[in-house]
Amino acid sequence: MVASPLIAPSILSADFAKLGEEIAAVAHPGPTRADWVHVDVMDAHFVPNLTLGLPVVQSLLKSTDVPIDCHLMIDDPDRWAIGYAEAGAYNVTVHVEAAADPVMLAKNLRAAGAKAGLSVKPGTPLEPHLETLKHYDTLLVMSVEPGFGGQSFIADVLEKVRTARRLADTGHLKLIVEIDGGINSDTIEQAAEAGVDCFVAGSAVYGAEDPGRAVAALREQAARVRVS
Ligand SMILES: O=C(CO)[C@@H](O)[C@H](O)COP(=O)(O)O
Ligand SMILES: [Fe+2]
Repeated sequence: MVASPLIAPSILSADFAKLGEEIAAVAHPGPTRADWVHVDVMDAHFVPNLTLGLPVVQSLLKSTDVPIDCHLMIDDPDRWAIGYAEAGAYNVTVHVEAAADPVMLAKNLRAAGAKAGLSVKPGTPLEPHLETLKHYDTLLVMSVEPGFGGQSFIADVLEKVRTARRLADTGHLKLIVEIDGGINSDTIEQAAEAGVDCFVAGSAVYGAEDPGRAVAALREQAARVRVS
């Protein structure tokens, strides 16, 4: 388990016309600084929405020193994910439902210098993928159906978080457990109790008047639960 909870604002809820400024708002040193910035790449095939791709991520990487966490909701990640790792993304997450050879993909991502992340949709069980997960650095448990921000948290997925946490704590897996979808001040405590390390929050951060303060408040709330 990471020492302090990680908060990763999702720019899906930011103003796309000023992404640089939106990221800068959570990049000042101190408690209001995001640990990672979460970038949702959607291709209108794997999910019914279209966002941005590698050229935008390359520009964002030049504009900030906050580690970029790329969540690829795309078909054929075996072909496309490596470009994000080569560009300098800190963590590149692919969906197990879309990857043809997730073990090879993890090896390629790591060889290109990124952490390798594997994501499961809410309805995808973890058990068939436990061996695959040994090759990954992060597990992204989706707590909404991928595609859109601002949806309600699906608490049933916390069972997968508990399983991953147990396996990580007993040394069977070495994973950062990340959760994505519907995380806000009403839901972050149950996710923290279940053992999440990294919390993605889109609308709860970029829908707030002060995104930096929202980051600090969420981190504090998660930390309180983890120590008590
Ligand atoms: O990957 C996704 C959605 O597919 C997420 O990263 C969302 O962007 C999270 O937004 P909120 O649920 O926190 O508003
Ligand atoms: Fe995401």
